[in-house]
Amino acid sequence: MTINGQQLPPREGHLVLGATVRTLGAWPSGWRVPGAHGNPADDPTILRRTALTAEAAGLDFLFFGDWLATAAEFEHTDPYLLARIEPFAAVSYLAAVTERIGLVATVSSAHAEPYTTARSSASIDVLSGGRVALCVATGAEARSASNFGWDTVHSDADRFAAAGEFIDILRGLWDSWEDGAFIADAASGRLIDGSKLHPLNYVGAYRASAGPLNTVRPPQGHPPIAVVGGSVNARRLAARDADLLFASPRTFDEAVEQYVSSRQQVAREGRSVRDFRIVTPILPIVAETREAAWAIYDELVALVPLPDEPLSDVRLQLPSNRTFRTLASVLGVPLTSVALDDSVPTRVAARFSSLGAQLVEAVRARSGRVVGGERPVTYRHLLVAHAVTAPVLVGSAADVADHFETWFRARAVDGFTVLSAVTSAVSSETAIDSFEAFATLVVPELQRRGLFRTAYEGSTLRDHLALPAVPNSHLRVQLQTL
Ligand SMILES: Cc1cc2nc3c(=O)[nH]c(=O)nc-3n(C[C@H](O)[C@H](O)[C@H](O)COP(=O)(O)O)c2cc1C
Repeated sequence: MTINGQQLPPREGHLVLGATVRTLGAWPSGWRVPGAHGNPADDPTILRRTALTAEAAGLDFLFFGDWLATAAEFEHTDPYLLARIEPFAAVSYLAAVTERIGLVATVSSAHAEPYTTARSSASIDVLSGGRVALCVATGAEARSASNFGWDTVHSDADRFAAAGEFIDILRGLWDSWEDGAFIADAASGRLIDGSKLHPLNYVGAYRASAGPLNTVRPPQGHPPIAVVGGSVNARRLAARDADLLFASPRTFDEAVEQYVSSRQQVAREGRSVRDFRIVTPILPIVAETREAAWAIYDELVALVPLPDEPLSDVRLQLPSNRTFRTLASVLGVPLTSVALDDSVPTRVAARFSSLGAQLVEAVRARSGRVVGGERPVTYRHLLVAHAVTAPVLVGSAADVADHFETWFRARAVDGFTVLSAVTSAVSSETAIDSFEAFATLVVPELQRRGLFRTAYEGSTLRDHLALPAVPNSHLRVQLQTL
């Protein structure tokens, strides 16, 4: 395997693979595919089925993102945000349904209380046998803020500083109970060794908690913590405090740059880079053959509602980035006398802006269509490529595995969280289910290449991610003073 003519060295370990769960599908109109899931009231069955599929494939974790608000306008952009099961409820439910897979719940460090979060995550870690993780989102959205009585969104600096304190408190509270604190000595009547229960007495600028926590130490010691985002602040917080960074670089080069600089930052914090993973989202559309995958992509493109003629009024209150006017300005050419399904003529494409040329390339990569070719590029394809910004990857199992292998071996990422375009309904065959296709086609190909496990070796999420155990800080203090 080569990149820019250079042979990629093999890499130790295996890919981190998670599934980002969006029950209504991660493609904005995935729910319109015949037989697709379209009613969140049926989510319990869908969650259960997806979790069992992911576990049978040996995935590291299921990832539940969160957004603390809703609005009708998400209908055409992010339908999965409209109404969804809350992440801690989802992972508690799935802890009882599954046995090995990790369960990652997103929490807002702006709006959640660290004591409650430490307690519920420790409880789910106990209930699941060490399989929970937290994804800390710093929350920067006016609508979410107003749901918590805030009249303003706090500054970036404040939110990230508060997130650091939030994580400090989680880690401190999780260490409240030393192992062996519950002695249950019936003869003496001593249930606990009180010297092994520690208060926290944390007072920060934003957050405070006295502790101790009224939950035993989680089986993982500290459940893994992920931080989301690609900004300097997010990377700094991740390097200081997190086990995982969930970031979404736009290009391969950006991913490599981010991988190198984030790991340097981890080392500057005095931590081992071996204890840190960088994972990025991907939306694979995979089928038995590349051509069949292109056909699925074409179907998904056709289902994205768009204004059906140039300059027409926006009937469905579609997002502003879906109009012909927007497309014309992105492409840098006037589009007054063309229809959505017209092919783009070669002479017009030659005048496209660099952004327009990037869209043409995105359409080629996703659908095999080329300007002036037998399967031509249409304005509809360009507009959808512009409007739907998900990191889409279309192809056969080998194509998708090539992408994963290249990014992994080139040290652009440690792994991926897989978004699924279409979820099949409770009552329908799973043949149209994007995650099912990924699990049955791509996972075996990754296993064949030695890039992914064929069976779980450990039982906790830390085991799956090859993250070391975290000794109790009180024990560390005692050892240092010996
Ligand atoms: C992979 C990924 C997943 C994310 N998931 C969530 C989420 O579930 N909830 C949320 O509020 N924000 C989520 N975000 C958004 C981040 O919290 C952040 O607001 C956004 O990335 C912009 O910040 P940045 O400039 O640091 O990247 C996610 C971001 C990324 C890259």
